[in-house]
Amino acid sequence: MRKQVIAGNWKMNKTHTEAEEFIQAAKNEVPSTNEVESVVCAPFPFLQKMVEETKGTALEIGAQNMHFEESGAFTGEVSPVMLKELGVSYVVLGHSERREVFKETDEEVNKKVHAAFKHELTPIVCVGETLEQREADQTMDHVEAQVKKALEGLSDEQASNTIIAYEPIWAIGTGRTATSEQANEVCTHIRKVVGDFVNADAAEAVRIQYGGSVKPANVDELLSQSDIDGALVGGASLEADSFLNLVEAGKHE
Ligand SMILES: O=C(CO)COP(=O)(O)O
Repeated sequence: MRKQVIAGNWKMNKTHTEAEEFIQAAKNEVPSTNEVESVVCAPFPFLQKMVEETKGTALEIGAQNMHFEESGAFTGEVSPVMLKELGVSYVVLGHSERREVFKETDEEVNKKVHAAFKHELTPIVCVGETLEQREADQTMDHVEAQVKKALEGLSDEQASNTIIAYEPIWAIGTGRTATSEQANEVCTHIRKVVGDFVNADAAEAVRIQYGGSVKPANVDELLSQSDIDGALVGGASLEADSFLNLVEAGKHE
């Protein structure tokens, strides 16, 4: 049985005070169980405080991006060494907003995945198609290419420990969720790609999240699908109550 991963992606939201309020409300409510892992991926300025305040609880903290280099002349960037030293455990890589707005390429995402493993951070690698690609029937090919490139050069064990988040771009922040069948169809394909590209054990072990307008009202249905092992959630992760509802749903899968 794969452990579900419910991860909030706050994106560029909240003030430090609001982050603090969320942590106070959520940190002791998150269950410590073998069934679900709970993660909040927050903006860089909040990470240190959030890691300190969640020590000894089951709530894990992640970043939303990082550079692949350890240090150097990269003004404005944050390195994996810095995140590791803070006690961050996860890092979202290749989110579609980073690919679209900041022009991140598959090659950069692959370098970042390698850097994450080198520094013992668990990568949550995002893949997903645009509406145009879906309508042109290119979803499977596009997602397959993104997954293979992201996993290129990893050991079998690293590939198994990568979390892949399938986020159809047309369902992000739009209120338009993929149906659970549509979401599962792509997640099943991703698992097959991992099987062919790595091996059968990795396909069985790798955790695949769905992301895109996940909320308490639709999470049960999504998580009940055979190849969906959790959710990467934007808007509905911003309020502690809503985030805790999602975690609760993960616990029951
Ligand atoms: O991009 C997402 C999570 O990374 C999804 O965002 P929403 O849940 O707000 O649609």
